[in-house]
Amino acid sequence: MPRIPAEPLDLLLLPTWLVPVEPAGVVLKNHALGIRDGRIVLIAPREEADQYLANETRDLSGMLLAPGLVNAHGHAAMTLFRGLADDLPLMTWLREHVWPAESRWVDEAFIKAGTELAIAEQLQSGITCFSDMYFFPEVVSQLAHKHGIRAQITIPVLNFSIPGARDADEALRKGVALFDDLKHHPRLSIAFGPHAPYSVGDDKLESIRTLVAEMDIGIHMHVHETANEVEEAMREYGERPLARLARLQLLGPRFQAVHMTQVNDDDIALLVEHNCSVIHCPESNLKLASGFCPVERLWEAGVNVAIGTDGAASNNDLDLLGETRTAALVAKAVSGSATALNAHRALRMATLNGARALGLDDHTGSIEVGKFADLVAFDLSRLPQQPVYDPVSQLIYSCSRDCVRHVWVAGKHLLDDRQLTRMDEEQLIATAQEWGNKIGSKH
Ligand SMILES: CSC[C@H]1O[C@@H](n2cnc3c(O)ncnc32)[C@H](O)[C@@H]1O
Ligand SMILES: [Zn+2]
Repeated sequence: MPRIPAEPLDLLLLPTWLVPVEPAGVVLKNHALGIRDGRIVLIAPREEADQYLANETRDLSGMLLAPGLVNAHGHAAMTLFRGLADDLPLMTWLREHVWPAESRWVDEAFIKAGTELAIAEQLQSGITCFSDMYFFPEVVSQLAHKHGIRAQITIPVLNFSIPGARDADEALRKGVALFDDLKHHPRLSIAFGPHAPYSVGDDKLESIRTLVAEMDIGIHMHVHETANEVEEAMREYGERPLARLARLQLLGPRFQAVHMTQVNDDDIALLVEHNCSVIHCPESNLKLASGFCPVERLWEAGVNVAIGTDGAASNNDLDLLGETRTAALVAKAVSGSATALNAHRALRMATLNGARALGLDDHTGSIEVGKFADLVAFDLSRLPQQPVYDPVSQLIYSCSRDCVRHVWVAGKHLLDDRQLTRMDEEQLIATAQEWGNKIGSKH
């Protein structure tokens, strides 16, 4: 029996279906959810809701209320490179197109315009928390703070100079200062973002290991993205990249291995031994023909697998619901089993597993009393979603991000009936078009 709050609720939500994700597989019909001070304080059958005073009540009839989606890997400002270089394999795309474009265009103004576009697109897609691996993390953190979304912001580290840092040492120094500034922030967290095993040397990885031991934060890294990466590492180091990271003592429960399309039994044993998370980006892997992450084998081994869109230049959208559907479909094809990654597990991957990968599962990722009210309401009342037998199946297999009607982050209503409440959509479009014209005319 829920405790009746003494003070009025800030907000009472009345959805047709409430899918908490934890406990797994549960769908609550005609329940009410109460929010106070940004947190979930009540989940109870609708008929009990009359007992609660609320400053505001929202009828969400025909809607499914779920935890906000967690986009566990992306490069937010790359929205401005969307469609710039398509239909290429990873290393051609990166070395011949993306890295030259980044050195030509990326500055603080680019990061501001691209990241705001990404935050808006992600809110419209039901994403309440994103992980960013890109340049000028101090600018990204100011924007995530301003616009009310939750984020893990990673400190970019590469062997060479990058926009915003002359070398890796400067990037790390700035990263430590940003961590100090944000360590008590309720929505923002910092992790290290060494780009990939092939682009970061042992000396820099050792510096990161030393810092992580003091700071207790995550490490977020592209790992085993392609077969070529593993083959080259075998030639250069005589070991697979994940084994090298284990030897350098980088692996642990806060290690987030992005991609992992090349996985053998030894890799799985390392991921299990160190309790690492894997972040699966199926659409980027399909588009760059990088390979397939064997999510079913990882799940059977007990590895936490989350989902990310990757950047808009290799996807080409920040649609985590679409990504989750792709993940569910590809898992069936790769494992040869139609029972692989069912709809409930797919939703868990896109929410609670993402929060766990980012070390945020005490705060977000499921609808539980005490967690932040990071929520999304999907509209299942329209024609393409009829009839509804299993609302979670409908969400994963027949909804698109057009079904997203409302988004709350820490109880703040950031998307109200499909409208951004704190961002000017027309201005965002105009700014993106200006950048597109400038970049396109020189490309
Ligand atoms: C450390 S800043 C991020 C760096 O990563 C590049 N990038 C974007 N997508 C991918 C990918 O799928 N694999 C490898 N690198 C990627 C991005 O352009 C930045 O340079
Ligand atoms: Zn990436």
